[in-house]
Amino acid sequence: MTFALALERLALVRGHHKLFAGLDLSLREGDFLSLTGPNGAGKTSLMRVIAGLLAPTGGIVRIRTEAGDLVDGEDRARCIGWLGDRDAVKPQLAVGEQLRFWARLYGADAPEPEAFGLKPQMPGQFLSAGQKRRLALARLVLTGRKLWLLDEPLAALDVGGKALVAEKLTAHCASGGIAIAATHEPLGLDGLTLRLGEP
Ligand SMILES: Nc1ncnc2c1ncn2[C@@H]1O[C@H](COP(=O)(O)OP(=O)(O)OP(=O)(O)O)[C@@H](O)[C@H]1O
Repeated sequence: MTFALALERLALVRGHHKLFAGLDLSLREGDFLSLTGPNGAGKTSLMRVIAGLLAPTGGIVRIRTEAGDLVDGEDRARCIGWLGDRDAVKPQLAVGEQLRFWARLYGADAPEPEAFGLKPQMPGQFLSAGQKRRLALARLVLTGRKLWLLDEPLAALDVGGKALVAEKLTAHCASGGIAIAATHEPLGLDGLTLRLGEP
């Protein structure tokens, strides 16, 4: 058995907007999916549905573990690493402390901040937008979760930061993970593309 994600006849209406309907998609270990489409097309909403944070209007999300179990609820959440549009940086903790905090929470080893272009002693409150993004990426990597959901992962990043995102995504998929990234900017990776908001 391999880790896999399937969307079956998925539909979502938010407010008066019918965002998608009859959406079928199968991803398995190693797959990378770019989620594209104009502002308001439903990219973030779809990722929230996949994460179990938002109930679909119709259809179903199936996540199957390597053991062959279909998971939902907390078990589903434990498969997912989320990099959202908010970086969730603690202002009062230095970069190194934040990574050690998250590493303890996930039962993982804390990565070296320098590997993400960050200084360990730098307080969260003084990080620039791009540095916060780098810290959020480091946190995502340490989770060790199989399914990564990334919302505009390149936002605020410089050339080196963008290359770092590509490198981490490539490594994640090569090690048997699945990644879905909502993006307005190509990530430069081989993979599948799903465009929402088409008439
Ligand atoms: N809580 C909500 N209630 C009703 N409508 C909502 C809610 N949240 C979002 N929407 C609407 O759902 C639509 C899709 O929003 P979503 O954030 O998924 O789009 P997106 O493709 O990620 O956009 P962007 O490219 O701007 O990030 C938008 O029209 C938005 O106004």
